Amino acid sequence: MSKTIIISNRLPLQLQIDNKKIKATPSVGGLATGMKSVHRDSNGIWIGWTGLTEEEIPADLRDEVVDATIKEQCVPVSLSEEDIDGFYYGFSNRTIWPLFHYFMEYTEFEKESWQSYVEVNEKYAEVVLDNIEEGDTVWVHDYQLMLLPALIKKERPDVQIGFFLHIPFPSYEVFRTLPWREEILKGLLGSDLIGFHTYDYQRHFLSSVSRILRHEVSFNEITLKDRIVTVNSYPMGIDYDKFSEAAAKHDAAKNQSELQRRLDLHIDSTPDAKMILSIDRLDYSKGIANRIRAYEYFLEKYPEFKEKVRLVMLAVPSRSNVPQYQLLKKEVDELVGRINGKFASVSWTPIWYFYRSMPFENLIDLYTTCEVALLTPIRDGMNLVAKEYVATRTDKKGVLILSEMAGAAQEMSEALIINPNNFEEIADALKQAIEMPEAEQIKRNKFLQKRLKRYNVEKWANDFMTSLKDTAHKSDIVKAIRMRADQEDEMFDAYKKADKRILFLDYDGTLRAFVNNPEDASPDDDLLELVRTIHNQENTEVVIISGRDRHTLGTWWQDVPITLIAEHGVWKRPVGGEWAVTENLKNDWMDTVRPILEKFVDRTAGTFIEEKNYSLAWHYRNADPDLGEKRASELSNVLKELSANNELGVLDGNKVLEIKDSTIHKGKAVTKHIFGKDYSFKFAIGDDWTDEFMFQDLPDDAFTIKVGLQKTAAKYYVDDTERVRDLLKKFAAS
Ligand SMILES: O=P(O)(O)OC[C@H]1O[C@H](O[C@H]2O[C@H](CO)[C@@H](O)[C@H](O)[C@H]2O)[C@H](O)[C@@H](O)[C@@H]1O
Ligand SMILES: O=c1ccn([C@@H]2O[C@H](COP(=O)(O)OP(=O)(O)O)[C@@H](O)[C@H]2O)c(=O)[nH]1
Ligand SMILES: [Mg+2]
Repeated sequence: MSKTIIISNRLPLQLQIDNKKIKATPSVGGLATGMKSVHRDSNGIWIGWTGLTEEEIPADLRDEVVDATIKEQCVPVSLSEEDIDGFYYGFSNRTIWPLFHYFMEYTEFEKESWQSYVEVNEKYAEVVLDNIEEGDTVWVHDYQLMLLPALIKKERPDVQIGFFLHIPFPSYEVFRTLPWREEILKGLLGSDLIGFHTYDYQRHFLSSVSRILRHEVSFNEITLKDRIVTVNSYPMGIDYDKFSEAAAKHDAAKNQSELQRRLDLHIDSTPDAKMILSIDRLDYSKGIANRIRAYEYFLEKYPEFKEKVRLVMLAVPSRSNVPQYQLLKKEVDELVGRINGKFASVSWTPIWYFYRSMPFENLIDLYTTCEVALLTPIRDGMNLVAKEYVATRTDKKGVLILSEMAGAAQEMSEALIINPNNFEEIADALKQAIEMPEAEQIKRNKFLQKRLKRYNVEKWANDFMTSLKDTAHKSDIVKAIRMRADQEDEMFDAYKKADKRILFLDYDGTLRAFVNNPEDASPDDDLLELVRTIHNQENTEVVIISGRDRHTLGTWWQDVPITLIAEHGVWKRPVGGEWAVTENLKNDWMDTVRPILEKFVDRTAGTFIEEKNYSLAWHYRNADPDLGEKRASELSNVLKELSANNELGVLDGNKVLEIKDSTIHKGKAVTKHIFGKDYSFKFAIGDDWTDEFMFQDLPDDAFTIKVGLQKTAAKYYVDDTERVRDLLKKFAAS
């Protein structure tokens, strides 16, 4: 039976050695807590790190480690202390984490830790490949494993791979600072589906892909040469019932509450004070220090709340080998001390601070006891604590104050949404929360709970997995039209048998790959020789049919006596003959259009005009991709209005807009060329929109091939110019 393989840096259980025995505890953090229920309900395995390094596990306990993980349907990846230093504390948490959370001043770019990141991703790949069976689906999680999808895809192109990023994907301006930005993007693009918590992270990622790798991005699909990668947003949910049921049980036994006991013991004798909850891993992205300062500001701005409120703050130890986390710990300790010192009275401590992780029961206790939750991350991928808090409010009372910088804020608009840097706003939100009438609390939570209950973690995972399966369907369509070996054999058979053959070859993007400056795309010796060989075969005609001007084509092919068609059919150079115009055309319209194009060149850096006898082309390959597309559609509109009265047409090529007589196109050129001649083998190959005319206008028995995966009227497609060379070689050898 096929299975789902979940892969994340950390397994849902963490192993420790206690008294020479292996002890397992649940992992903390949104990814592990959220995915746990998905894993529990599947027949899949979870691959990841146990929390113990190779050096920490004595030889006699190795089997026990494997047993403890297998028991939980997990497979351990063995990592050394050096791996953890370079990969986890290094590249993952000193480079990617700060950079992706916009903490650029904390971001380190160290070659050694990058190398370690590469090596550890390879170690993960090895374990995954050892465990994959036919038909399995792979789901890779998070920023520690961004190279893994491509490593798996390379070995197992048959397997569907999903990737989900649990943290924000930063804007292109931030992401581009990473020295290994291309490698990271290419690693991720090994996936068939890439998921983010929010649409903003998704569009940032797509923008980086189109700017850095220059791939075609259309809405939420990235077209690679042989595959389509789908990108979408799936806001992660929680195991709603688990939290609400635990809360219901807990309410029934309220006097068991640790907080309650504390109050009963008169450690603090202001039992009526409203409790404001704060829970996070001790992480600078969570805005804990700012939160304490904002609380201080609140007590100053509204002193009437002294002794009436209390901040209950749980900070869970995290990544404490990273210096920034150690500094933060010190800062928080000092802040708590200072503020308690400043405001405390004999009967009241303004902040109760816990620095440790708590078992589930105690978390529920905190969630249910506190009237307000104050969560103020500076940046947060999602923030599941916000969702868990709302889920535990069984009587629907309680107020959530949430930072707009958390992914969760996008779905939780009924919460009090604040800017974590605006103390004024936080202080006012705290006042509003404490004084909020119960009816309003209930109204807000009703909406929030309804949404959280419906889009729970199970629904989230199912949604992702369904989309992932759908991508297999997309690849099937791709596979169907991609030229297969047997179809290729059939074509060469027909070629060999035919007594009169013609090949129409487009130039740019077909015989030669695109370069930034079109003048640099001259044919290499190999190409000249191949075309000459095919041309010299008996009863064979090769026609290069291009949008280029005749001078360039003529110079490049002056020593190869084939037929050349330039400017989409305006000019023709027959075998052994001279260039001649094929139609009577006017070009007086150019004086009107040229100044318009010049204006667009001035406003759009990186673009330029190519002038031909009967057409003008505006090239935008080197412009910013978004701006280029926008300006192209703007220009296209302006030109279409103008062309209506002039019999002009605007051709939308590959990063070029060409304005010319609308009656001229490659379809007409090939039709005229074959008219009255009885070719028994007809072949046409081209890469862009202007080549579609030839695919459409050639008779049905022609072999028509598109270069690159795009919508086409051609019968087949091949991946790229290298594959075109292979085909030419086979023609030459036939
Ligand atoms: O494994 P650690 O280094 O100890 O860190 C714990 C986890 O923290 C991060 O959680 C994120 O995922 C949550 C769920 O999608 C999301 O709500 C939160 O905003 C994120 O920060 C991290 O992404 C995980 O890989 C870590 O395991
Ligand atoms: O002592 C604790 C405190 C928190 N959590 C859990 O840790 C997760 C934190 O996830 P969140 O998305 O809020 O932030 P992350 O730590 O992943 O950045 C939540 O599911 C909490 O229930 C926990 O297991 N033990
Ligand atoms: Mg072309």
